[in-house]
Amino acid sequence: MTAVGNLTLNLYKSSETLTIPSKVTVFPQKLGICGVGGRSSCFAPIKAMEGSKTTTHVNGQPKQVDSSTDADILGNGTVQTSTVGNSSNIAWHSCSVGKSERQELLNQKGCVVWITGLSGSGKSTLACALGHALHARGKLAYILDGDNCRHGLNSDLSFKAEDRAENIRRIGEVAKLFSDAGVICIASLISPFRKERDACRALLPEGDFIEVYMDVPLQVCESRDPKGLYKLARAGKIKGFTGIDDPYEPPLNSEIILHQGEGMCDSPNTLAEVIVSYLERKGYLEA
Ligand SMILES: Nc1ncnc2c1ncn2[C@@H]1O[C@H](COP(=O)(O)OS(=O)(=O)O)[C@@H](OP(=O)(O)O)[C@H]1O
Ligand SMILES: Nc1ncnc2c1ncn2[C@@H]1O[C@H](COP(=O)(O)OP(=O)(O)O)[C@@H](O)[C@H]1O
Repeated sequence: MTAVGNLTLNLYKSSETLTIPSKVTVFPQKLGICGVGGRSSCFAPIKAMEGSKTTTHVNGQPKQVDSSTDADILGNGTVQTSTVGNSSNIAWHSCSVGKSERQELLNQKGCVVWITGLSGSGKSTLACALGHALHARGKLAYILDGDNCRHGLNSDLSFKAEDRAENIRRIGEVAKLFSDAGVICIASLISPFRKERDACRALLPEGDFIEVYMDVPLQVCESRDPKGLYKLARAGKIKGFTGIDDPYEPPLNSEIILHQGEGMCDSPNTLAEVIVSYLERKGYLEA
């Protein structure tokens, strides 16, 4: 908010007011004031301005700073803004309730289970089985399915390479938000490109991106063909179909590889339990 003339802020849950001189850019959260006019539900204590250690963000990454010397806050009380991609003059707003508080509430740790593989390899079926298994254990999970996201968030994207890359990037960013919310996010999409998958991994803290590779031969996927898309692709009626005339780059270092072949298919529930065991072993099913 940019103040023109004197600006009076009502302190949340307080009758006190704070008057700010004109022509400064003010971010109430930086002053420990959220909910100007009492409308916001977030409240960061005012002591953040009294020289205590607090957490701020630089390009989205948490950083511990001494509030009194926070480099983001300029001498005249204005806040340093930055440019990220094409977004200029932006600043990160922090809140006193953070990821660890949410994780405590949920008694779990946020992470992303990223299921990649050919169409028909069983990604969506596994995602549902895993979601069900976690739900049964009282754990909060949410599925981001490629097909489903293309019904809304990504409905502007086609299947050409640059649009697939953007599809992966967006789902990676949304998955990061779910993980920050403390949720176990299950992303199931073909995600054929190694570079884009690795970029999504890089968005998260070490260990929080769990790549699951559905290692199912093309012949098996094609024999399943539940939507008849392989048939259409073979007939030349769908161009650029993954595995037929479009590439799929198998992962090189997946946390979990699920091999299936002709006559050797574990049930979706058995596969889901492999992932649940991994999450349990790595401590994600407790805060
Ligand atoms: N050309 C082409 N190639 C591959 N898949 C196609 C294509 N056209 C439509 N479909 C259907 O779209 C689903 C894949 O969407 P994704 O978002 O997972 O794909 S990607 O990650 O962007 O490559 C995929 O769903 P799944 O079978 O669940 O993988 C298909 O139903
Ligand atoms: N573990 C499995 N064993 C045998 N068939 C499976 C298994 N998982 C999924 N399927 C079947 O394979 C087909 C494709 O599954 P789906 O989950 O839609 O794959 P994807 O999301 O990768 O396209 C469906 O007909 C589904 O019933």
